[in-house]
Amino acid sequence: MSTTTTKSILLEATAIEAGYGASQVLFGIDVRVGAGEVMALLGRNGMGKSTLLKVLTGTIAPMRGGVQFCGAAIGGHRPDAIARRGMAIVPEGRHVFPNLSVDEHLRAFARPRPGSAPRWTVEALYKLFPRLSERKANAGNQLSGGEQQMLAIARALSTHPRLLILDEATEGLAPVIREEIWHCIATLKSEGEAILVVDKYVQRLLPLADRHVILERGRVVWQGDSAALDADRSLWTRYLGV
Ligand SMILES: Nc1ncnc2c1ncn2[C@@H]1O[C@H](COP(=O)(O)OP(=O)(O)OP(=O)(O)O)[C@@H](O)[C@H]1O
Repeated sequence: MSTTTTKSILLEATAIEAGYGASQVLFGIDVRVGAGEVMALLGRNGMGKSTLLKVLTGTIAPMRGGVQFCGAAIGGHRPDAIARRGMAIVPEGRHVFPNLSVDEHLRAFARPRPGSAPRWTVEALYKLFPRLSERKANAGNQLSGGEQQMLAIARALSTHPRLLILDEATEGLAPVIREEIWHCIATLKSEGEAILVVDKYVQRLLPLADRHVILERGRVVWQGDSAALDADRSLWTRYLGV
C-alpha cells in the first residue's frame, strides 16, 4: 500500500528551502517515506534531487524547513550523526576504498541495528550479490564499475540502515549489470527495507517503487503511485524528458 500513516512515517521533510550560498535551489519541498516503502525521486538534471538528498543526509543544512527521521528532528545535523540514526546513502560515484578488499569493506563498516538480530551478515550480502562473493579478496580498485556499485550498496546494508538512499545507482552501468541492481532493489523491497531511490530509468522503477515524487526547478510538481505515473505519459514528457 502506498499511503503512509502518521504512525509509519520514517522520514518526513517539511517546507525545505536550501541551496548553495546565495543561490537557492529548493523552494518548499515536502516529502515523506513510510516504513517499508520504496520512494522514487524523479526529475531532469539540475532540478534539485541531489540537493534534497544532501539536506536529508546532513551534507548541507536547510535554510528553512525541518526533517524528521524515526521521530527525531535531524534537520541540520551532521552526516555522521544522521548515519548513526540509521540513514545510509550510496552516493553517486560509488566511493569504494581502492586498497580495501571486498571482504574488508563488508566487515569494516558492519553495524547491527540495536535490538534486532543482524539481517545483513556478510554471508547474506554475498547471497544478495553473488558476484561479490567471487571477488572477496579483490581490492576496490580491481573491481568493475558494476561490482563497485554492488559493493557500495552491500556496505551500506551492512550498517543495517532504517532507510537506504540510492543516488543514481545504475548510472553508467551496462544493461545486464543495471538489471542486477534492479533485482537487488526488488529483493530488498520484498524484505521490507525502506528505500529512497533517485534514478532516471522511470520505466524500470514502475514495478519497484510504491510512490514517485517529481521535482521541477526545486519544487514538487507531482507525486503519486506507479499506476498513476504509468497512466499519464504527459508527465514523462513534461517533467522527465522521456
Ligand atoms: N555545490 C554546488 N554549488 C552551487 N550550485 C550547485 C552545487 N551543486 C548543485 N548546484 C546547482 O543546484 C541545482 C540543482 O542541482 P542538483 O545536483 O541538486 O540537481 P539534480 O536534480 O540532482 O541533477 P543531477 O541529476 O544533474 O545531479 C543546479 O542548478 C546545480 O547547478
